[in-house]
Amino acid sequence: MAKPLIQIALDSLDYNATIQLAETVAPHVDIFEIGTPCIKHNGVNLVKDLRARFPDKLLLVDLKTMDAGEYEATPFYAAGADICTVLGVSGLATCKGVIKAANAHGAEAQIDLINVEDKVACARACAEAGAHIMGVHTGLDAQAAGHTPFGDLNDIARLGLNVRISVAGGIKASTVQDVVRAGANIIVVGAAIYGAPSPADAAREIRELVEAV
Ligand SMILES: O=C(CO)[C@H](O)[C@H](O)COP(=O)(O)O
Repeated sequence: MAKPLIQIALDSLDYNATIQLAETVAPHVDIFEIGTPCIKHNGVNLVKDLRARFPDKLLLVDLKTMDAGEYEATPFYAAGADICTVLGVSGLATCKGVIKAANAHGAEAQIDLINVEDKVACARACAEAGAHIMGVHTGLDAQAAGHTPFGDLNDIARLGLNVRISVAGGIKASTVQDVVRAGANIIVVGAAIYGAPSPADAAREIRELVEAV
């Protein structure tokens, strides 16, 4: 199996701080995620800017689309996004819209299973509809209430769907190897990198741990 990709969640609201963090961790990550608060605050021009500065990185725009999937996602793919996210709770029609927009741009759609009641049924239906990536995700508010994504990751991985699996939700150095072993293809790390005293060192450590599995 190919080594999992490492995705840094760029979750600052500040435009320049976002670019600076991207530059700092670039040697150690594969995917830049423009986090939901960040894309809402800064808009599509940030996608164009990161695309121009980092032509060799994958760019994920964490739209967490809830309605009007094709219409909302299309300008972000056109601006250079490789992956956009759509909420599984939005329903199949909206997910299909983002999948359609992704396919029209030779890009990928990721279903975010955050707060989905029946994650297995949603993952199965979205995979059947052509989703490229399934996002197992414990959000920041749920993390604060003590939740983790590990049980959900096992449930989704054991389905053996024809999709890649992304995992997010408080992943850090002490848990990253477990999520690799559990079958994650994309490891999302936010606070454990951007909140570290040295984000570059933290990102390097995550890379080394992933490579060592
Ligand atoms: O999408 C998000 C919140 O909705 C975060 O970007 C994601 O959870 C990764 O950040 P962290 O590693 O800090 O949990």
